[in-house]
Amino acid sequence: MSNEQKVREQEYLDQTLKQIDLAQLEAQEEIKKSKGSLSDVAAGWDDVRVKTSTYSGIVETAMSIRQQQQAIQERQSAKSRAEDRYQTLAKQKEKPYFARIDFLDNAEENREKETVYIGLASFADDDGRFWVYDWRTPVASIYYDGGLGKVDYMTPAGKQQAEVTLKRQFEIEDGVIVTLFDTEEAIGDQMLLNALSGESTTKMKSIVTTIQKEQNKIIRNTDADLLFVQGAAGSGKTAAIMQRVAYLLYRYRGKLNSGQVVMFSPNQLFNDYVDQVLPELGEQNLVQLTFYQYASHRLPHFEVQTLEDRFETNNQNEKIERMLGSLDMFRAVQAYAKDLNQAGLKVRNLNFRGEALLSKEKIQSIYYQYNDNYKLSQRLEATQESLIRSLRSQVGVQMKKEWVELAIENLSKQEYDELVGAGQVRIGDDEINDAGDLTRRHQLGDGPKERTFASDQQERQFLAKKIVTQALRPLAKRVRRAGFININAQFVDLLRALPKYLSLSDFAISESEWTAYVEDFIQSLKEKKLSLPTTTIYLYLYDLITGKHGQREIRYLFIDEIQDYTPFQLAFLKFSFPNAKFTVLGDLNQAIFTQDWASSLEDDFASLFPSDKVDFVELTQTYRSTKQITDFSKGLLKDGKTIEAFNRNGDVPVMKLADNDEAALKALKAQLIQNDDDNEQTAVITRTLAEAKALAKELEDEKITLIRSENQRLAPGAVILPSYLAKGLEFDAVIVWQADAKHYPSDELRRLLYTVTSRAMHRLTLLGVGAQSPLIEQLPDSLYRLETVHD
Ligand SMILES: Nc1ncnc2c1ncn2[C@@H]1O[C@H](COP(=O)(O)OP(=O)(O)OP(=O)(O)O)[C@@H](O)[C@H]1O
Repeated sequence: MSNEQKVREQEYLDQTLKQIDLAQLEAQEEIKKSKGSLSDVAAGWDDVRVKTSTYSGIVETAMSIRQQQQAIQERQSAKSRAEDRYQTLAKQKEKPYFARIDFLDNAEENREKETVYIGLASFADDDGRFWVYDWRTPVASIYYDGGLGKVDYMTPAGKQQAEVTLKRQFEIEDGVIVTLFDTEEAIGDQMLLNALSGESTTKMKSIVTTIQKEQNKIIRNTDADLLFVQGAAGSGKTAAIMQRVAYLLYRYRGKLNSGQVVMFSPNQLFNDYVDQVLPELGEQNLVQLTFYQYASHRLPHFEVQTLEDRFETNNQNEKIERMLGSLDMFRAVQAYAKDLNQAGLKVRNLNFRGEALLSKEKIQSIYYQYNDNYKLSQRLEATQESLIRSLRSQVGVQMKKEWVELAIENLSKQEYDELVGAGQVRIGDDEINDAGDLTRRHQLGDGPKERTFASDQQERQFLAKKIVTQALRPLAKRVRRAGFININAQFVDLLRALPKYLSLSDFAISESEWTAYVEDFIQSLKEKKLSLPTTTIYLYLYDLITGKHGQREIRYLFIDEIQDYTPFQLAFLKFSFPNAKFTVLGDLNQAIFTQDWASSLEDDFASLFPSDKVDFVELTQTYRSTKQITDFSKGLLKDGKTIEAFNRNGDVPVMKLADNDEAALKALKAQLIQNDDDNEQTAVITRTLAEAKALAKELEDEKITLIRSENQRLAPGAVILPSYLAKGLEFDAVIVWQADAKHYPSDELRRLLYTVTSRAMHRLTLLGVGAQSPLIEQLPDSLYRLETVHD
């Protein structure tokens, strides 16, 4: 590139920065102005006259309070808009843009050349000249999508064509262009190489400057109801969907906010890891949770199986787990619930003072008195209304009972006052802020009201009614919450009846195996324990009976690491978020919970959506690891051929095999020191938590943090963690602990080993004792270096 061109680019940058400075001054003025007018409006409180002696006075007061509140709100949002703008501009000043494209727009008659600079956000001056375009604008897609020459890009008005004549990339620091180069590729390899060679941090970064063509497809897809992304470990699935969230928030700004976007992630550590990406892109964070959190939050009285338990007790009952997690099971629950329309609802007595005020039979007969075309939810609603009416009619009956008489006689002075006095209504301590308060205050006056009774009889009646109503209140609450439904018994009934609704033999399960399972299950239900598959069934059954509508306000749902979900869970999520478009990401090769049957997941889930609304993208290029680490990891897989390593070189992985535990530990310590000297942040990954704990004990004297639970934070420096917590994360260097025949003996650990080795970005070391794991032994010698370690 000629010097003259460089000078011209610096000039453009200088001018852009000057314009940003001007805009920042304006924003500052705006903030000052709105602060001023905010205090003017605040002074307006003095003009609000509180009139409470007449009804119209109260209304008038309420109106002027409301107007005053609105005026304040308007000023406040003007202020925060200006403040937001100021912040955005400050950020833009650091790096106003990272790329430039020149193109001829084919739609234009005269085909004048256009030049567009692309940055994290758009920037236009007062005259409406765009100095920088947001990376999410349609035109910016050209930058990500192809090389020079003709490219198509989508605009809200449809497909457009352009002819790209220049693609230029910049690195800008402190207002100076540090590097700039022209490229013919989509995104130059050099830029990507720079991005990938950096050190890992405890927080994921945005990839906005180097989004790849395939990833761009994921980010900008707006057609699909289900976007299924299958991609190798480290292929940027997570990075791409974080960008996708930012894209959607921009594309649908004004209609979509981050509260309407939910992401199900593999564990809390991962949430912590990705929580900076959206703020870095200038967006608010989305709602992130794990399936465990979602399920256990709805069942506070149960001990829902944790991630650790799920991993460590995996496959104890594989056939049954598989059936419980299947779509057949989902349909069986639906069919069972449908039959409940005719008969079979399990309920409890509604007891009052030790007696069945409304017996099971009575409740059931009410429930089934409605005609056939009632849905379960309508049936329940009608039953609740009827039960509430019955409770009301009980007030008169109970008032005559002896217990009420006794209760009245035993009332203390304080209890009497509480029942008789209307109770003091507290008004906001120093400001009157809502019309309701004012009305109540007007009606009640200040302080407790004295109430007088015409006769003792009247007083007794009054007290009796109050006492009975209060005593019946918990029952009414139970009715409203549908607490009379015996959901536990219902669930057991469903399990017992299951052979009527699905074929056990399809899952190679015998009747007696099933009966034995149900008995075990009843025991754990008594202990208030639920496994993850049963939790989901439980919730679904409950929702079908109570007619819960799901969370309709959620518009986009993202599920990461989908291979660890069962088809049932996915169907349940679809049911629970009926208006959401789904983006799901997975790598079948990393299925560490569901093992082999993960392979049918894609078809199972897709079958729940109209086929023209399902899009599938596969990412085969990996970015995280060096070529040597990727080649090693993919070699571990039986069908890893399609995975393509990015051409970034490093050392081949080393397998260190020791004679005994002590020698292995010594080698581990030496490796930790070496990694530390080389500035490589290290994760020592064990298979199980018990192994991680045991190792941490051995390393007590070292500077290393044990990550034992997903609720911990990722610490900088070296860490030890079990495999299932390492999911989705990455580290400069990984040491796989006990990577030997004893711990990784056979085929079913293939995916686990792949998952842990693929966490490494720059250096991979495997340590073991005794014989080599057959999974590693079968690899060609060129893929790793074997070293023996002696004491
Ligand atoms: N286009 C890109 N530009 C720069 N870095 C990228 C790009 N795509 C991915 N990366 C980087 O590659 C690494 C792996 O990405 P990510 O964690 O999103 O992969 P993944 O497919 O979710 O992996 P896994 O399945 O192993 O969790 C991250 O450090 C990410 O920043």
